[in-house]
Amino acid sequence: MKPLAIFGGTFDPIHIGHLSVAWEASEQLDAEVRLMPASVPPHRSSPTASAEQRVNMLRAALRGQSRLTLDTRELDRSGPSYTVDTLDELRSEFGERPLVLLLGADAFAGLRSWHRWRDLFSITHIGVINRPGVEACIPVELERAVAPRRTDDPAVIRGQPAGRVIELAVTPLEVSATRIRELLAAGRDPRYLLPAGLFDDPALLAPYREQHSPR
Ligand SMILES: Nc1ncnc2c1ncn2[C@@H]1O[C@H](COP(=O)(O)OP(=O)(O)OP(=O)(O)O)[C@@H](O)[C@H]1O
Ligand SMILES: O=C(O)c1ccc[n+]([C@@H]2O[C@H](COP(=O)([O-])O)[C@@H](O)[C@H]2O)c1
Repeated sequence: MKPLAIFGGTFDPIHIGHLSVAWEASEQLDAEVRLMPASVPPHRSSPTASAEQRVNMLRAALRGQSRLTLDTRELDRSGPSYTVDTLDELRSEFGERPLVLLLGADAFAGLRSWHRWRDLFSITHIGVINRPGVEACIPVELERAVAPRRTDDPAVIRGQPAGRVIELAVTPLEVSATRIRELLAAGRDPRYLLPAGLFDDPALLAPYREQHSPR
């Protein structure tokens, strides 16, 4: 069955790294990929842009293609956006359809700090995406939990609803939202690190440009 893959993030802002890995993961797994902005990310400080501003940027970035879609369900819940709650909800909605949680290698390495992290394996598969420039050292406890679940065969992912971990080798792009926020705040123009749609309306990137503008 065609898997449903979830790519969660703060997307503050969405950049070409996010889009490229989501696209390639979709191709490799033959999956529908939903980008899912977190409202209150559990383990980081508040985003620079509001939830509404981040959604507007995602909409502009995703315009003109249908492989990647937007799912705003976490913005409709109050409190922290725990991924396990979102996946529980999706599991009830999608029955036995394979679910794949896509995580950059840095996010995956920190999985043990997530709410009910061990429960994730019974609800979803995990697709780990390589990310250049991050030291992703997998803690022993995590590797122990993951080792018997590893597969390198997308057909295995398509053949069962949850429980496997697959490494997805994608074209490495060393781009981060942090770097883009820094460039915009410094008055620079990182136009080729961002999807073109973000330049259609000057209001979209204004939250970052206004951050450090002289008063
Ligand atoms: N260039 C990239 N290559 C691979 N994975 C990425 C890349 N950028 C982000 N990700 C992954 O996308 C998901 C969402 O990331 P997030 O929205 O926090 O972007 P970010 O660029 O890491 O932001 P920030 O710099 O603000 O932390 C995470 O799983 C992260 O590992
Ligand atoms: O559920 C958790 O405890 C949890 C802890 C940290 C991160 N997450 C999710 O991981 C995704 C990537 O987070 P981030 O901070 O890299 O943008 C995003 O969907 C977060 O909601 C989830």
